[in-house]
Amino acid sequence: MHPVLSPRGGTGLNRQFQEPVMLLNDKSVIITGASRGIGRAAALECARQGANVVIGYSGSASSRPAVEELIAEIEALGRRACAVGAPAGDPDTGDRLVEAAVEHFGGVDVFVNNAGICPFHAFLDMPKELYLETVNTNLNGAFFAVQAAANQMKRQGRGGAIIAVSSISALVGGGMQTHYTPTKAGLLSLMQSCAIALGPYGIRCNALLPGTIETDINKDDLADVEKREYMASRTPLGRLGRPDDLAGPIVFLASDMSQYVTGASLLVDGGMFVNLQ
Ligand SMILES: NC(=O)C1=CN([C@@H]2O[C@H](COP(=O)(O)OP(=O)(O)OC[C@H]3O[C@@H](n4cnc5c(N)ncnc54)[C@H](OP(=O)(O)O)[C@@H]3O)[C@@H](O)[C@H]2O)C=CC1
Ligand SMILES: C[C@H](O)[C@@H]1OC(=O)[C@H](O)[C@@H]1O
Repeated sequence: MHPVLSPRGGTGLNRQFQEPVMLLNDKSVIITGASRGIGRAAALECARQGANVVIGYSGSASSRPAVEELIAEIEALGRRACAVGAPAGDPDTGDRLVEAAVEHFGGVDVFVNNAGICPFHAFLDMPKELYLETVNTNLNGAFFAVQAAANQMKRQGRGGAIIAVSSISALVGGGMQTHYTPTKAGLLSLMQSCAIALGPYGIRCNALLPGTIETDINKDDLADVEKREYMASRTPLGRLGRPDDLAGPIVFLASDMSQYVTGASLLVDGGMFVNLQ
């Protein structure tokens, strides 16, 4: 278990009981795309911080072993987990995730919209199907899932936190990502507007903007050693990101540590974005 800063400052130890303070104790957290990569690291850190977790994934049979393993790891931490396999682009998937959280954990406190795809492709011959699949998976499904989570939080009447995993790509272009970058800018914009729409219910909405993080999503792209080294050399902290690098920032935005943060964007990129010259 990671010692953490106490919400009141200090060492992270509750002085009376000398136990680590957990930032998400008994919270019910939904994370989409949690079978692998950033979502998986976030699910584990949320569990370490005391949360029970609904694991969203595509529903593909090949993902099931990874999901079972994650459930076992969360249970070994003394927390509970369940999984919902359903396509992120389906407008009803958000309802299914929320239903699972209500049934198993009594409600929804945190919703992390993380599922996403980035099938690199040139612009001029972009197949219509690939464009539509990318926008549906990354953005359209997210809209309905955020709406479902927000309605549940409103019904509960105790506020909540919504985090969209956007990207540095919301701020910069990518010649092979013309279908992808608009979805990430869209998620950032969705969080800004939802922060206004949902603030009156105590529901905070923020965007997380990872830089280049080594996961399955870019395994092929970064297999090009020259590109990989170039990307690392553009990063002031001297290396590409790891899924774990995003887990802390996600917990921060999910927890009361960020109780006055809404409509914000948190860039977690090792400094890549500011490294122009
Ligand atoms: N890695 C990076 O450099 C960056 C990533 N991001 C964003 O972070 C998020 C997570 O990416 P990352 O961890 O790298 O990716 P991974 O490829 O490692 O994981 C993707 C996750 O999304 C799920 N997923 C994929 N397609 C669908 C679908 N159609 N329906 C439901 N779930 C689906 C996968 O489930 P399954 O296992 O079932 O396929 C998996 O859990 C994405 O939104 C990505 O755009 C943002 C900036 C940088
Ligand atoms: C998948 C890419 O490597 C990754 O995705 C993003 O959102 C980043 O901007 C990188 O391009």
